[in-house]
Amino acid sequence: MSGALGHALLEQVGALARRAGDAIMAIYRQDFEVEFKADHSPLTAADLAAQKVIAAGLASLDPVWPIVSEEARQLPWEQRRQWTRYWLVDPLDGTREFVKRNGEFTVNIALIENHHSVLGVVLAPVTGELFAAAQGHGAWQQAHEGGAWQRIATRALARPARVAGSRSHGGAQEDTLRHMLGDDYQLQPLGSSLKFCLIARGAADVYLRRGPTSEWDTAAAQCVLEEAGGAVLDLHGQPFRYNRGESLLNPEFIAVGDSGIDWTRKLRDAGLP
Ligand SMILES: Nc1ncnc2c1ncn2[C@@H]1O[C@H](COP(=O)(O)O)[C@@H](OP(=O)(O)O)[C@H]1O
Ligand SMILES: [Mg+2]
Repeated sequence: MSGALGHALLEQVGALARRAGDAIMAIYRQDFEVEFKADHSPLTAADLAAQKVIAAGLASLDPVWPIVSEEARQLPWEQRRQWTRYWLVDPLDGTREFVKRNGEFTVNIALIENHHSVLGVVLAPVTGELFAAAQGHGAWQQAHEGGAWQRIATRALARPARVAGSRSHGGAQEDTLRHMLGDDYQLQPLGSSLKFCLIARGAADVYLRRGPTSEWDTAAAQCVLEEAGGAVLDLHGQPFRYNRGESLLNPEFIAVGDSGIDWTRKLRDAGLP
């Protein structure tokens, strides 16, 4: 992504994520009702309020690109297959954590270009932490609105390894992780795309996700993690791609900080996929 375009877009999209975060926090501080979608996942007024802010904000940017969002009607593959650029959005990732009020939820906005995540912004509204990256511009963290931007980077695989895992979904994958990382790995449960951000800032090494996630759950954080030096790989060791077909479900994956390791071989030796 060219220098000026990447920088200007990151600023605009970062500010937009913060506005969506404000809309979420206005609801977080009050009593709110929880509905359940057809797939039994929770939905609150906060998901919809953030969706509204983000959809209006992205539509006001120039140029206007199409949007795929968890909280909008999905356009059919016949239309999506023509796209070279589009926004991929999860206005509130970690709705279960929002409902539990543990702060582990995020606003996620990614720009996809030819199936790659080339710009990503992840905001944790409760702490005010914002993670942002654009291809070729590195990965950055801002502790609070108006704060200084700090460049972040992954670390070399540590021993004992630290593993970020879902708080609400998927098994612990203990045998696989022990096989890949040694018996002494430490597990840190965490909701939402914050797991990727933990690895991106060098505070964890691995996040192994078995079971379903959708493209909007991973896209923004993938750009952050890649620009910080890490990778998001399917269980065959192939980097993640977006807008691949009718289904918007991701394959199972591993997110890693140390991309100098032969993860394909480690996955195979651990009996995956
Ligand atoms: N059966 C399922 N199908 C699709 N996605 C699922 C799923 N179960 C969980 N997820 C995804 O996992 C995300 C939460 O992951 P985690 O538990 O690691 O925080 C959810 O994000 P949302 O909260 O945005 O719906 C949801 O998208
Ligand atoms: Mg989500």
